[in-house]
Amino acid sequence: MMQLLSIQNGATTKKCLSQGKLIVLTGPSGVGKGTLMRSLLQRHPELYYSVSATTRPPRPGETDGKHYHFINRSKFEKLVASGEFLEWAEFAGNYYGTPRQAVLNQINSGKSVVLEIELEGARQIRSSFAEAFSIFILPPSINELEKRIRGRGQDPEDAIARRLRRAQDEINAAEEFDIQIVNDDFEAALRSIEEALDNLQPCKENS
Ligand SMILES: Nc1ncnc2c1ncn2[C@@H]1O[C@H](COP(=O)(O)OP(=O)(O)OP(=O)(O)O)[C@@H](O)[C@H]1O
Ligand SMILES: Nc1nc2c(ncn2[C@@H]2O[C@H](COP(=O)(O)O)[C@@H](O)[C@H]2O)c(=O)[nH]1
Repeated sequence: MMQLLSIQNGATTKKCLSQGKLIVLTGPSGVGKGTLMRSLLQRHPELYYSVSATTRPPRPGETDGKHYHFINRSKFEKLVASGEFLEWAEFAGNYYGTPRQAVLNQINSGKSVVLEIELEGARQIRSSFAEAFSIFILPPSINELEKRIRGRGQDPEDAIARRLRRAQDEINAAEEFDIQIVNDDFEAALRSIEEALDNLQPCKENS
């Protein structure tokens, strides 16, 4: 059954989050994963954000090493062959992958790691890390999703069409994941993510 988290109150105090967990944020392109993630990281700097590798060209304003490690297809394929990715997938004509060692180092040192990845990669993580916690972000509607992708104004028309074609299949997979959160009201969605993470492990006193 689909579980939608509700907002219990408007608390704005900083919460401690569980440590040493692997957390996956997934959902269709344009639903707001990246925007939610950035706000989550601002409010919880104790979380480690895994910077992915991709063969997609940088968008205006994107920096190598910060938004992505931008690499070419042949380098990506070599890294796949040598097992450097925890998961990887081809999405809308480009490869995307999570660097394995950086993530494992953080988890082993007790830090929680957040991955913001598409459906196939999220499925790979679910099958290889049973203890990972996965959150599927849903749009309020397909029309709103299209509005957001177009409103972002950063993808060419053919890329927008590919992303939208894939969106319904991705949404149909929402219930494979631990919880589902509708990103309609942004603050409400963000608080639902925080509540879910906070419930993974009780905070210690004074933390
Ligand atoms: N709750 C919301 N209401 C309205 N607009 C939103 C909301 N959340 C995010 N947006 C906007 O939607 C657009 C797409 O958001 P974002 O880039 O974070 O999506 P994404 O899921 O990370 O996409 P991708 O998977 O393609 O990287 C952005 O312009 C963002 O500001
Ligand atoms: N499987 C993976 N998917 C990833 C990774 N990093 C990002 N993504 C997802 O790709 C799409 C497209 O991203 P965009 O930046 O081109 O809009 C989006 O759903 C991302 O979440 C990754 O390492 N592995």
